[in-house]
Parts: sequence; C-alpha cells; structure tokens
Amino acid sequence: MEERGSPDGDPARSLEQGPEGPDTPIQVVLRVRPMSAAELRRGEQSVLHCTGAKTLQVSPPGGGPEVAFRFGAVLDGARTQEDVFRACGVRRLGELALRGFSCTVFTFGQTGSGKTYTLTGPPPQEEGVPIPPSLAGIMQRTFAWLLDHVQHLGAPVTLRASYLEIYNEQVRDLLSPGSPRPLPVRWNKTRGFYVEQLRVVEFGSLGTLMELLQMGLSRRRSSAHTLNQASSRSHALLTLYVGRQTQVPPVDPGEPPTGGKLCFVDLAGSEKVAATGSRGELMLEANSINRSLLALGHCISLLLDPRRKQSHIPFRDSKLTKLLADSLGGHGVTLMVACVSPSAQCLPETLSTLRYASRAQRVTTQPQAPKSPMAKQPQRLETEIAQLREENHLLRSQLGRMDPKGMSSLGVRWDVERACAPRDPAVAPFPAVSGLSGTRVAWAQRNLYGMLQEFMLENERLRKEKSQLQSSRDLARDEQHILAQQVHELERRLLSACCLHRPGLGPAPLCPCATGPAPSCHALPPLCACPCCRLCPLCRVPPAHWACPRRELHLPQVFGAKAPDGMTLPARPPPWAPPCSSPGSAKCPRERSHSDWTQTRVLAEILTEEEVVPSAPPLPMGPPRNMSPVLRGGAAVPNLARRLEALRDQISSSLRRGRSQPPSHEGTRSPSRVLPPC
Ligand SMILES: Nc1ncnc2c1ncn2[C@@H]1O[C@H](COP(=O)(O)OP(=O)(O)OP(=O)(O)O)[C@@H](O)[C@H]1O
Repeated sequence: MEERGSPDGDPARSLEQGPEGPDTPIQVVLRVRPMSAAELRRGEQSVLHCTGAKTLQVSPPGGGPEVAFRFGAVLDGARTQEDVFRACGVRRLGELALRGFSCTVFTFGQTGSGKTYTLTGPPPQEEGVPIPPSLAGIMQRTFAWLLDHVQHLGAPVTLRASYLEIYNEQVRDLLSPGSPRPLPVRWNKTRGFYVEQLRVVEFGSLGTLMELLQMGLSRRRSSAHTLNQASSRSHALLTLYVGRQTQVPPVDPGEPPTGGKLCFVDLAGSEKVAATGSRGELMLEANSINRSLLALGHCISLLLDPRRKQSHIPFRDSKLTKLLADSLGGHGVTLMVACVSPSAQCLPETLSTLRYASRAQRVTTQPQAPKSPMAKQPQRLETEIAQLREENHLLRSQLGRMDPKGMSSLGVRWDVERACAPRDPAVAPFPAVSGLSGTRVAWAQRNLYGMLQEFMLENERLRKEKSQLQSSRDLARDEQHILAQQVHELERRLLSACCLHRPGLGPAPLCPCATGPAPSCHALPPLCACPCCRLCPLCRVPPAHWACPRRELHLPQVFGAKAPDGMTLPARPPPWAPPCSSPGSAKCPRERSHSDWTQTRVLAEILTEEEVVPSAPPLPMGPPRNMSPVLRGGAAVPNLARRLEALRDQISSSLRRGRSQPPSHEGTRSPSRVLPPC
C-alpha cells in the first residue's frame, strides 16, 4: 500500500510547543464527513477508512490499488464538532495570536464536503434561530474560548474583527452597511497585502462577535446546486485582531495596529460543473472559484519545491493568494482543515483534495511575532537620541554665533536657557546612549522636539514673509521704473531750460541745425522732431554718448572748469544715461547708484537755484528689517510721485522765469523755440 506521508506529530501538540524553529510546516487535519442522507439514499459506497489517528486509507471501488495518506490528525465522520475543535489545536493558535503571531485556519475541499459546517456549523434551520451549541463550529468555539481567556489575562486587550468575501474575484466587505462594493487589495512593505477601506469593528463581548459573524454569514453569497443546498459561492475571511495594550504610544501614526491576528478562511469548494449541474451565474461563479483554487494550488506547489522556494511565487495571480500569501509563505502560523466526502462518487475530487493537503503540509512558514512597541522602543530611542544629540550640537553652535537681541527681534521665542540647560551634568540629556534613564529620554524628547517644532514653524512663517516681500518688491520696482522714466524726462527738460537761461554762462553754441544736420550718434532721445532737440542739453553740441571721450568737456562748457560753489562734478554718466549694450565692457556706464541721484539733485539745484525735492533713489539692496512688506513697497512709490510733482512745478516755474527774462545774447534762440512744447 502506498502511503503519502506527513511530518509526524499531533497538530495540537506541535502547536502547543509553539513555532520555535525558523521553518514551521503548515499543520493539516483531515476531516471525513459522514455520508449524507442523499448519498445513503443513492446507496453510494464509502471508500475512505481511518486506519489510525493520523492515517487514512483509500480503497477504490472495483479493487484498485489502495492508497494511504498521513496527516497531523485524521477525524472520521463520527467525530463531534468539539472533537474537531480540540484536535485542531485552535486554542493554541489563539494564544499565539495574543503573543503577536499572525495565525490562519482555513478549510479546503470539494463542494459539499463539510468546510462551512466545520468552521461555523450547519446553516440555521430558520432565519434568526441560532444553531444548537453542540453543532457550533471551530469559529464560535474559538470566539468563546478567546473572550473567556482574555478576561482572565489581567491585562487589557483590544479585540476587533473584519469579515470579507472574495466573490467572482472581487473583495467585498461583509460588515459594512449598504450594498457590498468591491474593495482594492493593496500591498506595502510593512503590512504586505491588505484590503483598503475594509471595516474593522471593535467588540468587547461574545454576543457582539456572534452578531458580526451572523451578519457576515447572512450576507455571504450562497446558492443551491446538485451537491449542496447551501453552497458557498465565495471565499470568506473573518479576521480577529488581538492587540495587547501597552503604555507606550504608537511609534508612527501610519503604522498598522500591532498585535496578533487570527484569521478563519472558509474557501469555496472546488466543483466539477458537470457534476453540480451549474449553469449561467452558477457556472461563472464555479469558474472563478476553480481558477482561484488553482492559483492557490500552484503557489503551494512552488512553495514546497526547495529549489524554487527562494524564487518568485505568483501570489499576485488571484485575490485569494494575495490575502493568503503571509499564511502560506510568510511569517504566519497556519492550520489547514481538509474536508472530504467518503462517497465513492466523490473519489476523484477526494483524491485531488488529499494530494493537495498532502503537498500543503510540506510547505513551511517562518513564524515571526511583530515586535511590540515596547520591544521597538529601546532601539528607536537610541536612534532618536543620536539624532537629537547631533541636532543639539548644531543648535548650540548656532546659538553661540547668534545675537540674542537679533533673535528676539526676529520673533524667535524659544528658550535659550532651556536649550543650554542640559550642560548641567545632573540633567545632562546626552550621556552615553545606553545609560539613558526614562526621565532623560523624556526630557530630550519634550524639549528638543519642542524646539525643533518651533524652528519649523518659524521657518514656515519666514518663508511666507519672504515670498510676500518679493512680490511687494517686484511691484514697487515696476512702479519705480515707470515713475523714474517720467522723472528722467522732466529732469532733462529742466536742465535744458535752466542751462539755456542761466545768466553768465556764456553763449550756447549755435544749433547745428543752422549749420548742418545733427550727427546720428546722439545718445538722447529726441524731445520733438526738431533737430535742435537732438543736442546735448548742457553743451549744445551733439555728443555721441555720455560715455564718449569728450564727455569731460561737456560740463566745463556749461560751468567752466569748476562747478559753482567749488563743487567738483565727476566725469561719469548722469543717471539718465542710456544703458550700455555690452555690460561689463570698459566703456559701459556702471549701474545707476544712489549717489547718481544725489548728483542729479545737486545739479538741478545749482541750475535752478531752488531746492529740489530728492529724486527717488533705487531701493536699497536689503530691505529694512522692521518694515512690513506693504509699507516698504508703498513708500517708494509715493516718494517718486512727490518727486515727479515737484519736478513738474520746477519746470513750470523755470519756464515762466525763462519767458520773463530777455535773451542774454544775440543769436541765442529763445527758450520757447528751443524747448519743445510740453
Ligand atoms: N460532519 C458533518 N456532520 C453532519 N453533517 C455535515 C457534516 N459536514 C457537512 N455536513 C452537511 O453537509 C452539507 C454540506 O456541508 P457544507 O455546506 O459545510 O459543505 P461545503 O464544503 O462548505 O460546501 P460548499 O463548498 O459548496 O460551500 C451540509 O448540509 C452540512 O450540514
């Protein structure tokens, strides 16, 4: 007799010992259901014989070769629900979940083989009528045990539950109100595969949990076919999340809830469409079920091949394999209950289930409890302390360079004393990391985090202010530019008017328009179409450029060798000189500066013998620190506007004076003829 074997050992006992090695095989329990009334009516023969606590013998009808299978436990049709619960060692799984392990119990087998019965008992006879306690399945029994156990633990435990089904390759929440809608399955490094937006309900009593179970069972898709009057058409996963509360706050708000979980998976049964007589929707459902079970079988086959274990396992092939990935090939502890029918009619599917289960029990996982926040704390604190120490060092060196008055004027309100306080060895926050006491760690966290938060807020505020200042500055620059152009024009006219009518300056040279055409190299824009206006307003000759080699001669032509009041006039282009086409070249007039504007003012005052309202200088490079952006931007513009107004007044008065004075020389044109009409 051929025997397909399993690793020796009672599943209950091996689970009692706990997952201790790096590789823990999936535990498999085989349950053979009794012959159903219909099978007995049809006179079908039983082909399965339990020959021991762990062995099953298959005797094909017609005298074919017998095959024996060995599993962690083999339970015949006479075993009660309580027997099955005990043999499966599910209590041990509950304890492991409380220790932080991720545990899974899943039932597997042909349609009508008793999977749902094993997990949740028979379907209720009537709506709202509970099943007798003796028929309660593994799930109800585990719930009762867990809630009782938790009460006696003496430490607070948070219990939550979710319940979903995979129907036609769509994940649907069985606990969310309203009609079920498909939910996405996502993956991330910390959580692995998970269902997004799945409702997780906290519960505190067995009654509430039972209600959740009933709610899910009633919403789960089921239909009748030839082999089962209440056949589940979806895979259902009920997960209990068991969290032990600790005093340590969560490390990261985005982190998944710590603690263990216990997941019950009731797989839909594989079925031969010809045998079940499924048509239409039933057939579509059957195809989807078979496809996902095939993907599961494929993953199991790959997982138990030692050469391929490290290679790619196609868990992504179906929603079912995604959600069982951790239970099959990850860090979970897994129990599989394979269910079979003893009938000879079901033998091909039974053999298929037995082979499947036989393979599954050779798959190993590497159970690992997630590190509790308590366990993570020392390592996390050490890293944080090292970072804080570095930051503190940096902050201290910055503090040393900073002027406290300057800091307070900037609105930085953090406490320098507090920052420096740790220098006191009694409360030194940064001794050797390993020697940190809880108080010191708390001090470091409270103070340095507070300071850093203040810095971040301050930075944010300064960033905003900077952006306001920049836009305000740009606005002011634009307005200043426009006004400055107007001011330049008026200044030019003012100077022209004044130099032509200032007594004692000698005769202005004859306008070249009387002698010949003005050279085209004159730098100033014409005031009007008259060629006279293309002349330099100071020297009345057509200079090529304010940067031309003859420019030194221009002012002496007006003022003599020295300017009035002994003022030396530098030979540099005036503020209105046109920009150079090649900046940086030797001939290029430098950028207009504040002193240029002052010079203009002095020049105008010399010429007009009146006080000239200062022209708006260029904005200083660094804005005054204590001035708000609005004020700063607004101050330059009214200044220029005032300046413009003053120049207009001066020009008018100058013109009036010019008209009232007789020309000092014959041949000099009257100003009214020289100056363009404004
Ligand atoms: N051990 C058992 N003792 C008595 N009746 C059982 C047992 N196992 C199953 N049954 C009965 O067999 C029928 C089919 O069982 P069940 O619905 O659990 O099968 P299933 O494997 O879940 O089927 P499907 O995959 O189609 O959902 C039910 O009427 C159930 O009550």
